[in-house]
Amino acid sequence: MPEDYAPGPPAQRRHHGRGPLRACEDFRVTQSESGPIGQSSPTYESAFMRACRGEEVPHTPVWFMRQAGRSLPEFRKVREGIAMLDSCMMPELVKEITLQPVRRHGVDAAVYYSDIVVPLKAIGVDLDIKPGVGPVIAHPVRTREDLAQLRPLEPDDVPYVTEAIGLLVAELGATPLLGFAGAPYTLASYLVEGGPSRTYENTKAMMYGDPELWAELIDRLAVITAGFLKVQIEAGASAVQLFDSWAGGLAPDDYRRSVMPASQKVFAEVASYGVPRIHFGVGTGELLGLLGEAGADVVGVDWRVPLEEASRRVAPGKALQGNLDPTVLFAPESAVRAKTDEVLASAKASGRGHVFNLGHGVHPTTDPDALTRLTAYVHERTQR
Ligand SMILES: Cc1c2[nH]c(c1CCC(=O)O)Cc1[nH]c(c(CCC(=O)O)c1C)Cc1[nH]c(c(CCC(=O)O)c1C)Cc1[nH]c(c(C)c1CCC(=O)O)C2
Repeated sequence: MPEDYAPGPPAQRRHHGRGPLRACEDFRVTQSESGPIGQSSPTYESAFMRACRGEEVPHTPVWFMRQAGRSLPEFRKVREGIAMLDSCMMPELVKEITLQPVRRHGVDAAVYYSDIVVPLKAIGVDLDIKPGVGPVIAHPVRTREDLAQLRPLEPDDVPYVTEAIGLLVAELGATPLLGFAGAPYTLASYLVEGGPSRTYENTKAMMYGDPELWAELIDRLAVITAGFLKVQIEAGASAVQLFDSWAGGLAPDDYRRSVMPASQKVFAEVASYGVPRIHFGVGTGELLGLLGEAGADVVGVDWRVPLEEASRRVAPGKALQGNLDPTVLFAPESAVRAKTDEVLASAKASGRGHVFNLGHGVHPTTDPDALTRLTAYVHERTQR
């Protein structure tokens, strides 16, 4: 392990006593002081934050889901010999990995380097992230007794998160830092299946077959997720994204009845901070309205639904994020530009605030230069 990335000392709770930022308060802190983001900071006025609020922007802001990661040689270098979950607990390393794509691509937001299962690990769930597979749970949750593994998350469970975000915010200047968490349903799918799944058969069997146990499980996950997002916002994250990556496997009625209340609880718990809340899932064309209704300010759209159509499905007043097919980046530059123009035209026709992104995460074999070129192209095409 490189010496300068050794785990740091436990972080002090820096922001003790500072209450949540309310939208109407005149809260004059600058982002470099860290702590919840203030409205007079340059970060608050950045293109990304303005787009999330549906305001005029100097250019369409760009970031990429999974922008930090295996597509970057500098990521592979610093991660050499360090397991994924260990890396998430090393603040200096987290800072470096989070900054890498910002430096390289000139994207408009940094996304905090972590994983959706980090809060579960932090409260003591026995799990690992297996390379090429994903999260694997030692004792899947199938019975009421299994729920005992799932207690609320306290800030002291994740001192490395507070510390890493403090380091990042100090370095990022006006560039916003996006925090994130897995949504209760997506986390439940890993916990109940024991790992990645195509069918979610055990998860859905519990949801349909034992609604009381399911409700208890997903509510506990909402508490954990909200706790994890609060730590990130308190430490200085400017916005948060809730990944309900696998919610697209649900019919709208089932989503509304069995999943949305938990996600609503998460969004409601962080509402008072006034930071933009983004909600994203894959294959959620039929759920886009509900993803907004759950409490999002920005609805993330995958590549299957044009943004103009997505706009008809989402209640007014919310911004949209997306939605270039990540595999387009394997095509020649002329095709990337043509598809990007389509996304930008559709976003413009929607009349909404627009954050440019891919429709899902960067594939690990993507040429990083294609991402750098794409970032510059979106900026150039949308310069006001
Ligand atoms: C479903 C999900 C997970 N993790 C995440 C999601 C939601 C996003 C999505 O829908 O893709 C979220 C996540 N995971 C990671 C990030 C980093 C931040 C960023 O986007 O730049 C983010 C935002 C790091 C990571 N998370 C993981 C890696 C790769 C593993 C490694 O580097 O050893 C990284 C960089 C591991 C992981 N963790 C998970 C999977 C499916 C995998 C991939 C397994 C593999 O292909 O090896 C669970």
